[in-house]
Amino acid sequence: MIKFPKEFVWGVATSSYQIEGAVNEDGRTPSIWDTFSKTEGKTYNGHTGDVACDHYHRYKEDVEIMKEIGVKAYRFSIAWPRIFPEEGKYNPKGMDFYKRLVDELLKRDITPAATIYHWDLPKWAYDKRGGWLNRDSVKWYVEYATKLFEELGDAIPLWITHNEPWCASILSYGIGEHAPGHKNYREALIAAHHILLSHGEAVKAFREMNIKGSKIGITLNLTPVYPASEKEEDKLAAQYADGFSNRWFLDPIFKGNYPEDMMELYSKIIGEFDFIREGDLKTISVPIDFLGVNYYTRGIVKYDEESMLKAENVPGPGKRTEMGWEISPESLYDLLKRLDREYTKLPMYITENGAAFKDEVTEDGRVRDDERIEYIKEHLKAAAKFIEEGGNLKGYFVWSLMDNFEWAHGYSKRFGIVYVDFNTQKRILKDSALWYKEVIEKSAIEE
Ligand SMILES: N#[N+]C[C@@H]1[C@@H](O)[C@H](O)[C@@H](O)[C@@H]2O[C@H]12
Repeated sequence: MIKFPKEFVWGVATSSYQIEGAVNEDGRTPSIWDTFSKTEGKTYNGHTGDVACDHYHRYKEDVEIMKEIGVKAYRFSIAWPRIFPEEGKYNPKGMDFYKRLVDELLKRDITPAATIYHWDLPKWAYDKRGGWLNRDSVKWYVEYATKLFEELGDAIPLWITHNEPWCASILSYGIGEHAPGHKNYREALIAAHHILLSHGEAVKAFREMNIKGSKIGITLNLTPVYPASEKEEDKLAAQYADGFSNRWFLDPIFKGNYPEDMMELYSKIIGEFDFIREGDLKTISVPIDFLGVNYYTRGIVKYDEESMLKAENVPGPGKRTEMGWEISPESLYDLLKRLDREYTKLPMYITENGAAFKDEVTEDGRVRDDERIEYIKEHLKAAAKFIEEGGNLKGYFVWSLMDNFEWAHGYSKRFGIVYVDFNTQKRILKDSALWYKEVIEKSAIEE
């Protein structure tokens, strides 16, 4: 057996727009994902989060399922449009849902871990000059975060300011695959800067409130990048791809500056960095208590003179998930070691790791997701090796508790350890949930 530390946190993760539904209830107003998912061609078969897993109404059942699996912590996100449906107008009814949810979790000794922003920006914020493009978004976000700290504060031991700023900026304002669907790289870097700035300001507000027993951090999606060969040009391609995916966020948070090589590269594309003001980087790099790491796969690149990043993706040799992502548990180990070596000795949590596979309910009512069990087991082995070598890894959250709205892929990709029949809302514990239950009970995995 491979043992984990006794106090290791075994969790599951979800996010508000992906599971809650009830998009028009108790005062909630639309988010940018409500409008984006209803825009022709933006999501698989026009799927939306209007109903999703109906978690808003079924949260007690879902918490009961978590208890049955034995999870120790639940990472969820709070829907900003429930809390501030209009600019400056607090909605207590929206907050009450999260108070009920947290009460249910605490009653069952499940630690709440709350993500303040997981991409569902209120539409009113976007309508005011483009949401994260507007530096006022920092002010709006801090007002929202502060209200959460006031109302939920010490009931939530782990506060996460943002989920995957790379996706909320680069994928959303630069590549256009996520809401609001812009394709402008200068906008992407402006949005990234304001999101990072809002993170720093929220951490400062959190510190001023002196919330006993609670910690605050941020969750980054990080993708280790490897050169396709030992050729110097391929190594340069990997350097730029690493800057694009990882260092553009890690460096400001932990080193207080944007990476020079990427500033130089990007300046040729976006011109002046006139959106960065004196003191911004000092704010962004305020000390945090932990780093959340979302890990799914690695990248391999070769040099490409024509591309913005001088890099072209090269498919890896490993098996793939339904998302087409190479399965590479050893790259998780490399990533954790690099973070420890180059960035931080702070506690880290794997705040998301999991995979989409073709899941089917067999006649006996089971979902035999052996591939998902294998995926999670191999990544836990990588995590265990890091811990064994003294790495400061404190917990692991499976993405996801249950099948849910997978953004542009709609309901076509199933990541859950619990199967959801979206026609009936019936939940079925997959074999992976039953396996995870045993892992949690022993705090160990078989070799
Ligand atoms: N794709 N994919 C699955 C998963 C997504 O469902 C989460 O919302 C994100 O935080 C992160 O991208 C990872």
